[in-house]
This record gives sequence, C-alpha cells and structure tokens, in this order.
Amino acid sequence: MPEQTVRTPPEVDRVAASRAAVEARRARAELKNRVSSGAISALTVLDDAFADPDGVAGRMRATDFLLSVPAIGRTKLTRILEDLKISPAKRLGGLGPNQRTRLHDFIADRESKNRQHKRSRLIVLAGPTAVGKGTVASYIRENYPDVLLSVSATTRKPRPGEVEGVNYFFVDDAEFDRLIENNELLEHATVHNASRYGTPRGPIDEALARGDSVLLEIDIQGARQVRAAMPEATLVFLLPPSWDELVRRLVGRGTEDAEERERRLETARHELAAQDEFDYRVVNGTVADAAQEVVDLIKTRGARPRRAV
Ligand SMILES: Nc1ncnc2c1ncn2[C@@H]1O[C@H](COP(=O)(O)OP(=O)(O)OP(=O)(O)O)[C@@H](O)[C@H]1O
Ligand SMILES: Nc1nc2c(ncn2[C@@H]2O[C@H](COP(=O)(O)O)[C@@H](O)[C@H]2O)c(=O)[nH]1
Repeated sequence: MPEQTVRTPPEVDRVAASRAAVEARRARAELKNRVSSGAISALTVLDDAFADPDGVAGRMRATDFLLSVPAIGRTKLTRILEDLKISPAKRLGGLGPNQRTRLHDFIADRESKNRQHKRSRLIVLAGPTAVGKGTVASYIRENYPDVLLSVSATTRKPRPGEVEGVNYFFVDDAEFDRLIENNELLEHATVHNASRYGTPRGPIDEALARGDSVLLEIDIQGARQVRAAMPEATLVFLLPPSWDELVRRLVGRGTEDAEERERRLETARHELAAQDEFDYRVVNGTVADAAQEVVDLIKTRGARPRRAV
C-alpha cells in the first residue's frame, strides 16, 4: 500500500489557506485579464468590489486594477493614483468613501469616452456594382491588418478561388433564415435580385468592444439598415472616376452576361443617386489610393465629406 501523508490539524489549516490564497490569486489574475481584454467593464468590477470588499474584485489592489484598464500603463498609473489620492498598495474593497467616488467617476468618465470613440469605428463601404468595393476591401485586408473586414454570410455559391470563412460564409436558404430568426445578422438584403447576403452581428460587437475598427463591404440596402441600427457608423460611398469607366470595369470583370450587366447598370444608376445619404465619398481611381483614403477615414474620422465627381 502507498504510504499516506498524515497531517496534523495546524498543518491542514496551513495547506488549506495556501490553496485558498493560490486560488484567490488565480481568480484575481483572471479578472484582470477579462478587464484588459474588454470582456468585462472596469466599472462593473469596481461596483462588485465596493459591494463585496472581501470578494475577488474587493481584494484586488488599486494598482493591479488600474493597470488592467486598457491604455493605462505604469507611467500614467503613478499620476492617476496621485490625482485620486489612493495609495498603490490599497485594495479596492479597502478604499474610503471619497476614494471610491473619485475612482468610480474616473473610470465612468473614461469608459464613456471610450464608448464614444469606439462607436465611430464601424465603417461601411458601399457603391454601385463593379466600382471596385471588393477589390478595395481585399486590398485593405491584405495591407492594413489592424482593420477587421467583416465576413458576410451569403446564399450564393462560391466562385473558383473563394474560401469559406475568408470571402464569405456560404450557407443555404434554411441556415440564412435561421440566422435572421435568431437575430444573428446586423443587416441583410437580397442583392441584384439574386442571392441573399447578411452581416453577422457577433464578430462586429466583439471587435467594437475590443476597440478594433471594422469595415463592412455591403450593398446600399445594407448600408441603410446599418445606419438605422447603428447611427454612429460612418458610411463611405465608393465612386467610379466616370460612368464609362464603371461600364468598362463591369464588362472587363467578365463575370456577368450581357443581360445581367444591363440589369446591374440600371441598378447602378439608382445607387449613384443615393450617394448623398453617405458621410463621405471616395473615388476609386487607383486601388491603393482609394484604400488609403478609406483607412484614413477609419483612423481620423475628421476629414470633411467630399463632393461627388
Ligand atoms: N481602381 C481600379 N482600377 C481599375 N480596375 C479596377 C479598380 N478597382 C477595381 N477594378 C476592377 O473592376 C472590376 C470590379 O471590381 P469589384 O469586383 O471589386 O467590384 P465590386 O464593387 O465589388 O462589384 P459587385 O458589387 O458587383 O460585387 C474588377 O475586375 C476589378 O479588378
Ligand atoms: N447587404 C449586404 N450586401 C452585401 C453583403 N456582402 C456582400 N454584399 C454585396 O453583395 C454584392 C455582390 O457581391 P458578390 O461578392 O456576390 O459579387 C456586392 O455589392 C456586395 O457589396 C452583406 O453582408 N450585406
């Protein structure tokens, strides 16, 4: 029989206490990770800490808490603690009433500013058929990896070279219906009277919560729905250098027969008439320049709307 370790009562207490301390440290570390990844709001942690000073949040040190808040590093930390008149070693649950109020107001103000900032990071790129939306969006995906390109669901069949989960999520009609019923699409539309397309809501919400920029390359019906659902989104209309060039691109792409091209050009006339609904217009002269302009709009949001050509 294996030899058993016999522990005396005080030793049992010590082992249990040490296990509890390890577990509490692990729980605090996990909580810090959840704050820094944006999975939980710092304000929620603070409220928990004040409600239960001996709980996981309450036992967290003010220093560790503040360092887990995105964009607070060691340099800012010292100044913030001084301003809030909180000693670095203090635990959140042990803060006095004035310290609690100051810390709460500081975090609430910061989260409110972050929300305003994040909300503006959703950019919708729309425009008439063959103007080059897909080409510009692909260029951004390849050259600006910090901009997340939303991957739509569609009922159309994959074209040669298209990859599931990269170009689209290819689904059948039943699955598309299920996505709509479960409210999993931010917007959806039947495009060119043919297939259905929709923007999955989950990845967008997650990206915006992380503070990432998201680009949607969708049709004009979809852009209108996004505007209604998220008025803070920035809408960009991609224009061709001229009507003749648009026709050249459509014909040159060679993916539609003459009848379908006529139908799309008819739609394109109506779509061009909708450009005033958009916040910005970008002319797709060269792909690299148009992509740069769109990315600049994502990053600065300050450029003045351009007039159509
Ligand atoms: N700046 C550009 N200069 C010249 N050709 C371009 C430019 N941008 C895109 N093109 C070409 O125009 C054609 C249409 O581009 P693309 O398929 O990206 O258009 P789209 O707006 O996504 O069209 P749709 O809405 O019909 O899917 C393609 O052959 C593409 O290579
Ligand atoms: N409303 C939406 N439109 C979308 C979405 N994804 C793509 N599109 C638009 O569909 C057409 C055709 O695309 P194609 O890849 O089949 O040529 C194009 O205008 C796209 O902008 C979406 O999620 N919602």
